Order: sequence, then C-alpha cells, then structure tokens
Amino acid sequence: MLSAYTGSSVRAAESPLLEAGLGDELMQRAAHGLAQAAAGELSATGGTYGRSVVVLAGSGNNGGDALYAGARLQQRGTGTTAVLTSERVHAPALAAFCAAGGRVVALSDSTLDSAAARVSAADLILDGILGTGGVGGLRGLAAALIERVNARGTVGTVVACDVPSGVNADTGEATGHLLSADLTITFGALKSGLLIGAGARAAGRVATIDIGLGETLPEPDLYSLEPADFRHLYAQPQPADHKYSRGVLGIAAGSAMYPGAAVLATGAALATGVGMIRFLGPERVTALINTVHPEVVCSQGSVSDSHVQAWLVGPGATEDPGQRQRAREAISSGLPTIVDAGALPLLPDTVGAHVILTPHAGELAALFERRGDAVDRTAIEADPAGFARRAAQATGATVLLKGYTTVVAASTGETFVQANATPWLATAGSGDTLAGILGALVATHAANATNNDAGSLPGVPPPARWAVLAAAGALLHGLAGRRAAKRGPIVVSGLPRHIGRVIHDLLQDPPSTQPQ
Ligand SMILES: NC(=O)C1=CN([C@@H]2O[C@H](COP(=O)(O)OP(=O)(O)OC[C@H]3O[C@@H](n4cnc5c(N)ncnc54)[C@H](OP(=O)(O)O)[C@@H]3O)[C@@H](O)[C@H]2O)[C@@H](O)CC1
Ligand SMILES: Nc1ncnc2c1ncn2[C@@H]1O[C@H](COP(=O)(O)OP(=O)(O)O)[C@@H](O)[C@H]1O
Ligand SMILES: [K+]
Repeated sequence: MLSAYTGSSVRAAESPLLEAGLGDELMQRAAHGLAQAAAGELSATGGTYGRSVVVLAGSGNNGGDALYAGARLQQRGTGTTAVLTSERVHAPALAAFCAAGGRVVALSDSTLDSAAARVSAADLILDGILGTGGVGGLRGLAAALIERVNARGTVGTVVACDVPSGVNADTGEATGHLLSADLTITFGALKSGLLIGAGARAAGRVATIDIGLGETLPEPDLYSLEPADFRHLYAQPQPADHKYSRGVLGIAAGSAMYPGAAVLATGAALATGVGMIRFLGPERVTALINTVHPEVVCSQGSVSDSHVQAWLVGPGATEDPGQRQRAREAISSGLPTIVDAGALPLLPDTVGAHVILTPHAGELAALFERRGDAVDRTAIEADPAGFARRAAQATGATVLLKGYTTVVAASTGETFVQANATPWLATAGSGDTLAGILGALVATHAANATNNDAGSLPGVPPPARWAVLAAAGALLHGLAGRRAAKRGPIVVSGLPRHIGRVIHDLLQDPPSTQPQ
C-alpha cells in the first residue's frame, strides 16, 4: 500500500530540518536522486554522453533542485541548457550549474519562441519551474513557454522535479498550461497531488526519493492499494467452505427499461467469486438473468425474505417501483450494501459505513443538491478527494467516486485513490460491472469477517475496512479493464472473463508480475 502526503505537510515536515541548517543537504539529496533518474532515462534511450538536456528553472527551490541536477548531468557529458523562467533564481544552484559548463537562457518575450523550440527538441527536459511552493497554475512567461512547447510537442523525455509544475501538490488540481511528464521524481514523500485529478494525469510514472524526512512526516493524507495488497483482502474459499459460508450476495438490479445493467452486474459478481447470488427483480429481468447466468437463484421476492450477507442495489433500476422498494429495504437492512445508480436518490439522511455509495461526479453533484448543498460537477472533478470526503462525512456512508482515478472515502476520513483504470473503461455498463465486483467482495468479506482478516490491512484503522474493500474492487476493475483493452476497445459484457484472470494472477504468491 502506498501512502501519500499533501505538499503542505511535507513542507511542514521539512521545516525543523531547515531550521537546523540542513536545507542545502536536503536539496543535494533531491538533486542527486533527480540526476540519477534522468541519467537512467537517457541511458535507456542511447546513453548520456552528448545528449541534449534542458532544465526549466523557476524562482524557488524547485528550480534549485533542477539546476543542481542539471549540473550533475552536464558533468556526465550531456549538453545542458537552463531556461530561467523568472528573474529570480536559486543563486548557488545556478552558480554550480554554470561552473559545470551549462549554458543559460533567460526567458523573455524575445527568447520565448527560440526557447520553446529548444525545449521541444531536447532529448530530456527537467521541469523545475514550480514545486510545492506554487500557488495556482503557471503564469507569465512560464505559462507562455509551456503553451508554446505543448503546441510543438516534445521529442524527448519529460522528467518533473517533485511535481509537474503548476499542479497543486495537495489536491492534484491544475489550471492553465501543464507540461505532462513521463516520469515524476518526488522528494521526501509521495505527494497526494500526484495520485489524483489532473496531477495524476500529468505525472506519468512516479518515483519517490528519500531525503531523510523519516519520522517528521504526519499521518498520510491518502492511501493507494498496490496489486500485491489484493490477496490479503480477498476471501479465498477454504476446504471447509460451502456456498453459504463463502457468502451470499443479494442483487436487486435491472428493470424492464434497463435489463442489461442487471446482467452486467451479476456477471461481474460471479466472476469475482461468491458463494451464491440471489437475484430479485421483475419477471422479465429474472428470465433474462436465468438465461445468461443459470447459476443465479432468481425470484420476485422481497429483501426481508432473502437470506444474504450483503446487498447490491440500483444498477438499471431507476424506473421500477418494486426495485426501488427493495433498494430502500436493503439500505436499511443493516447488511453491507452497495448503493449504485438508481438507488442513490433513495438514501436516507444518514447511514453507516457498511453502506457503500458508488456515484460518478454527476451523481455525486445530484446527491449534494438533494441535501441542499449545490455543488457543480466540474468542481467535484477538480477535487475528487475533497468532495468524496465531504460526501462520506455528510452521509456516514463509505463513498466510492468513479472517474479516471477512483477515490474511496471512509466516513472517518481515510481516503484511498486508485489509478489502475484505463479510459477505455469509459463506456456504458462499465460502472455496473464495478458494482458487481464490489458486491461479491463485500458479501464474501462479510461472511468471513469473524474468522479471517480479509478487509484489514496493517496501518488502516478498522472503521475504514469497507473503504479498503471498495478500493480493492476499484483496483480489480481497473486492472481487468486494462487487460481487456489490450485487445482493443472494451466490450463490457466480456469484462468478467478478464476479472477472473486478473484475480488468478493477483493471488499468486508472490504476484509474479503486475497484471496488465
Ligand atoms: N524545503 C526543502 O527543504 C526542500 C525543498 N525542495 C524543493 O523545493 C520545492 C519548494 O520550493 P519553494 O518553496 O522555493 O517553492 P517553488 O515551488 O520552487 O517555487 C515557488 C516560487 O515560485 C513562484 N510562483 C509561485 N506560484 C507561481 C505560479 N503560479 N507561476 C509562476 N511562478 C510562481 C513564487 O515566486 P514569485 O513569482 O512570487 O516571486 C515562489 O516563490 C519543492 O517542491 C522541492 O522541489 C527540495 O529541494 C528538498 C528540500
Ligand atoms: N476516463 C476514464 N478513465 C478510467 N476509467 C474511467 C474513465 N471514465 C470512466 N471510467 C470508469 O468506468 C466506470 C464508469 O461507470 P459509470 O459512469 O457508472 O458507467 P455506467 O453507469 O454506464 O455503468 C467507472 O468505474 C469509472 O471509474
Ligand atoms: K516541477
């Protein structure tokens, strides 16, 4: 499991070390790590000697890191040019850079075009315009430069210093022009803004350099499950198990208008592994379910008459009064319940953490509006962690907010971010399969909660266990989508096949490779 920290908390952790006079030492460690990583990128594409490197250096310490790293690269034989984006610059770092033989271009209106051409043509670009001290998006000449570079495109590898310049290291928000990185080398601790929102999209691969902050760091701001965590969270069937002891999932999904959502959610739940599925719905839907999934036990019955360990309600169920009634009863049953799509508007004022809401940004905006808290969808998309937390706090539920990165917030504040998905998953019905995965994970966990530790991870407090499971579901869904997308555009009804194969790979001990 990865832990991430806001840029502000990393700055706070640095401050006693700075007061102790260790600022230069920290910067040298950062520059060393950055130069090593950059040299590694160059080596992978033909070596360092004679390669062209451009350092984009802003006015602060982020520019200092990049200039010191540029000096080290110059000493290893690169041809390095620093483009200074501000009149101010970290003077000792610039002096070291010049002493190593680096060339310097001061950005001005008259040098903008030639500097942009140089950046675009470089073998490697170190982006040190702004780090954790940035306020708002890039402005002035720096913004104009990046706009021109993006218009031309880049030939070489972009390595961001700490964060892609202009990304808010706390929230991942970014306004204006950004230079997307192939690799971000971040210092001291992983920054939250690299896991989420625009920052996650711009960061590329992320590596953290230890600069010795150690115990000065506070509690993490965000967590992210890694593929190797999955097998600790998945309730594998044991020799003494039978179908009931493994966990029974109740599903009330689909309607005459949207029967397909029920088929997709049920197929994904079966593929994730569950003792049994009891499916409730109108006859037309149950007939379809039984045709496509003969192993599912179907009826037109009620929630109170159905013995299950967990519920999944809502996919495709918007217009059907019977399904709406089942959803209401499931939500108030006290059993863990996945509340998706058409069931979201049926939520009472407050529920427990065992109720897991799965809105996309539009559905979350509607949820806030129903509670008299008007929030724009675009505001949610810009700060998904902030709004998922707000929703979890307001409702008491565990909130899984879907999108390019999926955020899961526990009502107690612990927040997970999973960026395992692919935009190919942005296709109708994909959310139904996520709901099915979550239903199966939660039902099998609920059945096993007393005799194994599925759903708990070292370092994560027990109240967040539903959030951990939901994050595991997002991880599995994302990896299955990636695997499916290797063969072209995703057809959602084919996703269950990939879900099963990804689970197989994730349960290897130890996982041989990260499933793709
Ligand atoms: N502290 C440490 O121990 C260590 C820190 N480290 C490194 O330091 C970095 C933080 O450095 P920092 O605090 O100097 O801030 P940083 O991000 O370089 O620039 C801020 C300056 O930029 C400007 N500016 C602001 N907003 C702007 C905008 N939108 N568009 C354009 N310009 C803007 C503003 O100047 P102004 O323009 O207002 O004069 C402000 O002064 C951190 O990310 C890490 O890389 C490592 O070396 C490890 C040890
Ligand atoms: N751009 C994207 N990149 C990665 N995953 C995405 C993207 N857009 C959507 N997804 C994922 O696809 C699913 C879409 O869910 P949803 O909007 O509820 O679809 P539907 O209601 O049609 O089933 C979610 O799991 C979401 O995280
Ligand atoms: K930067």
